[in-house]
Amino acid sequence: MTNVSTALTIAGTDPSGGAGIQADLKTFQELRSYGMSVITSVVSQNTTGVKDVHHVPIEILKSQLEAISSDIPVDAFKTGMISNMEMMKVVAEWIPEVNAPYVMDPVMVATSGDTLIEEESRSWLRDHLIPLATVITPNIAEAEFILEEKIRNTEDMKQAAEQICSRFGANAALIKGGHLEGEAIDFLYDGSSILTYSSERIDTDNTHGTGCTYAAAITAFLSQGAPLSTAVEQAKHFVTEAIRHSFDIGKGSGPTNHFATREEVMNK
Ligand SMILES: Nc1ncnc2c1ncn2[C@@H]1O[C@H](COP(=O)(O)OP(=O)(O)O)[C@@H](O)[C@H]1O
Ligand SMILES: Cc1ncc(COP(=O)(O)O)c(N)n1
Repeated sequence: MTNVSTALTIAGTDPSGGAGIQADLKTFQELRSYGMSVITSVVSQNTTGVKDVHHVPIEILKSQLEAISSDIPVDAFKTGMISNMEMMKVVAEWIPEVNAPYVMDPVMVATSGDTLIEEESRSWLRDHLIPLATVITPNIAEAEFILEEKIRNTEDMKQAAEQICSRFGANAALIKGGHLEGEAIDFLYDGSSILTYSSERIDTDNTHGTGCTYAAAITAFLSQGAPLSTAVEQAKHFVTEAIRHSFDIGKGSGPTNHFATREEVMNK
């Protein structure tokens, strides 16, 4: 393969393979982008929750980023768990070195309810990383934190998408409705209009890693040159199929299925 596109994830780990770096790399591979990863924190977690977290030393975070940008062009990248302000600053300083679409998943709390970002660092993320994002992909709780407002229904979600752009400087915002009732509906504000992405709600508890998988799929499609609206449309289909074919493994909220879905996505 000569014209391979490269996708990078900057995130924490999940040894049980459903979320974080592992979910991102599986998604990149499945969608045929060359996957690369920079680890922010080693997280001892599984389908039932987070047991322990070890942050990589700040110098190692810097040198991982440098190892990539000094060697391989990045066609698109995403960030997930960046646990504290010190790490956020290193990432923010590195971003101008790569001229590529940036998908920001403002990971704050795992599906299990465990906190993944220090509370006092969340506002730094909002004020300094959001303006750098090509698209930010908050779930309802994350959007509520960013805006300091309650989101109760689809009208609120649309307004939230617009406001995250107008008030915090994101280029585009995709608000995910996975945690509302009814259809699984997401809204993208792309800087000029609202686009709607909707699927039926699948009756399952296997939603560990859905947000990571979705953001990684958007990153993969952007790395291949898709416009944002197309990348989100294809990624939405990918994550829906990954949830539909999810695994009943583990004792908690099971992982999505990163394979067996590509054919369906690409044949659409
Ligand atoms: N039960 C479900 N059935 C279908 N789609 C879902 C379901 N739960 C979440 N989704 C979709 O999965 C994607 C991830 O959303 P969400 O679960 O809200 O993110 P996060 O993992 O960040 O909390 C969104 O497209 C959302 O609409
Ligand atoms: C390292 C890491 N990053 C992110 C998540 C959130 O996962 P989800 O996609 O379920 O919100 C997680 N559980 N672990």
